[in-house]
Amino acid sequence: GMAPDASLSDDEKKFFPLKTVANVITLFESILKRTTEPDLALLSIIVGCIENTLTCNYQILGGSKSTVLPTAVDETSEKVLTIAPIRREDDFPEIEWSTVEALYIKFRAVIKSSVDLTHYGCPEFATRELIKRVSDVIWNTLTRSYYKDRAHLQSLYSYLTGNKLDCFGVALAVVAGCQVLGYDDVHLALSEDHAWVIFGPEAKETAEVTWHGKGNEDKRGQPVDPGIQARSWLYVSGNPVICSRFTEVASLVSSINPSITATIDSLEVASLQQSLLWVLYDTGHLTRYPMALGNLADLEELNPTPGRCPCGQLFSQAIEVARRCYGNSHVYPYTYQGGYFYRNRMYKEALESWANAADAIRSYNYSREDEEIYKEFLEIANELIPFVMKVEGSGHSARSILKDSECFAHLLRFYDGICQWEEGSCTPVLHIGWAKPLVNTISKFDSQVRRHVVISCSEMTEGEISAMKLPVGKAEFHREDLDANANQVVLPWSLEKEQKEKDERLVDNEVGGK
Ligand SMILES: FC(F)(F)Cc1cc2c(N3CCN(c4nnc(C(F)(F)F)s4)CC3)ncnc2s1
Repeated sequence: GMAPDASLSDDEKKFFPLKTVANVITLFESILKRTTEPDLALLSIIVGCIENTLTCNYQILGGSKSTVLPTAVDETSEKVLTIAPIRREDDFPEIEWSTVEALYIKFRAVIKSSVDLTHYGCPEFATRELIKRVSDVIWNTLTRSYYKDRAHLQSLYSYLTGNKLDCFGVALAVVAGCQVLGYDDVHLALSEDHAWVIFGPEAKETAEVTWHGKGNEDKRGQPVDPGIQARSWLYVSGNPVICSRFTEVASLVSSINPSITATIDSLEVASLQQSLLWVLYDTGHLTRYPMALGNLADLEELNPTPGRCPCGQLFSQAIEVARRCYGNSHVYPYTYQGGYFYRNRMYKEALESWANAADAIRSYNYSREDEEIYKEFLEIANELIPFVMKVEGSGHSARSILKDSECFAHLLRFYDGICQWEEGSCTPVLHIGWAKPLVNTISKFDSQVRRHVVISCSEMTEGEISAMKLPVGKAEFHREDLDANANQVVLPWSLEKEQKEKDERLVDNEVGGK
């Protein structure tokens, strides 16, 4: 039976001590199958305990000792990092119920003792003041100053054992705290780089509960400002993922971080995250969560699960969901997919994904809190695409993408999306650092190819476009939503001039019969 304050049945307690990934999966399956809503605090403590035990109990050996050492546990139970050749699956920490229960009871005590519900009139639905109070309790019990971007700060285990949380972790802790107080109208709202809560009778109220980025004053307690929300990527123009308890479980599983160092991951933690994401996938709780589908796809690319769909399909599913449920206002589904194509040398497909990502960003105005997506586009434009040009440039095969006008059209759409993102923004996007790789990339394409790309605009009717009798293989580049005055995409002037010279030379040659 269910003890009043613990959130596990006696049967579920029998799963402890948790000794393997399979044990954790069985426990989660049992909890997710039960009708009562899953207890966020309990699940966050369990996965946080496993993650932190398997990734944080290491010290890095001094650079000099580069020899491979067997894993040794010294008397202080500090594990010395090894580059042990074969990681054993059973290198799993035994998680005792008593450990988890103690932390769970501590969290409930912290929340219940700090929030006097009578002070808020014991409302049926949460109020802004009550949510602000819960946020303040978490906020005021965090360590004064610590490196907020560090890994493994996203779970209640981190909060309860180290008083440290990252910005997502604070939001999750507030929702878990409200659940402890009995308010199941308080839910997470997730954009691609921020989290806040929704609450109230029609779940229409919003409240900031955590900080965002560096050097930005936090707006905790305030509603998400519709004005801001409308145009900045940070608030995905009113299309956040609105979580249920189950998608909140998906977000805490998705935020599991298997990294031990920048280059080494814990195979057990990655395997746990992958298996839990499949459990959530099979129970339908990833259906409207593009980033979790992307996370699962990345894990599947590294370690395909036999009998499961290929990871490419998961990237595509995430894009489908973003288009169907979120007004194509999310960018990450395309950059997840573009990264996959790029890693697998499918460069034409990668260019198309990146152009689609630029289409998703073009209707936003760039605001100073959108740095994360700015960095994403900067890396694509100034690192990834130049690398593609380099490796493709050497191959003189007829099939090279430098001879493919569709690729050129994808490239123009990519840059055009970023240009339009900048238009109307208070903060500039492009600067001289973008120009060199941009011109370098565009001029890598064969002039014949550039000739074939027809830049047509939405002012033209379909009839006019088709009347242009484009020979087969020409790529059309339609700019759907143009500014009234700029109805023509102008190539950088230098290319146009060079273009004319090349064409004249070409015509001369043809006439000259060389
Ligand atoms: F709550 C915040 F503030 F943290 C915003 C959220 C982020 C995020 C996420 N991320 C962020 C994006 N992310 C990406 N990893 N690769 C990405 C891509 F560039 F390849 F697309 S994007 C890792 C996981 N994965 C699941 N859920 C969430 S909710």
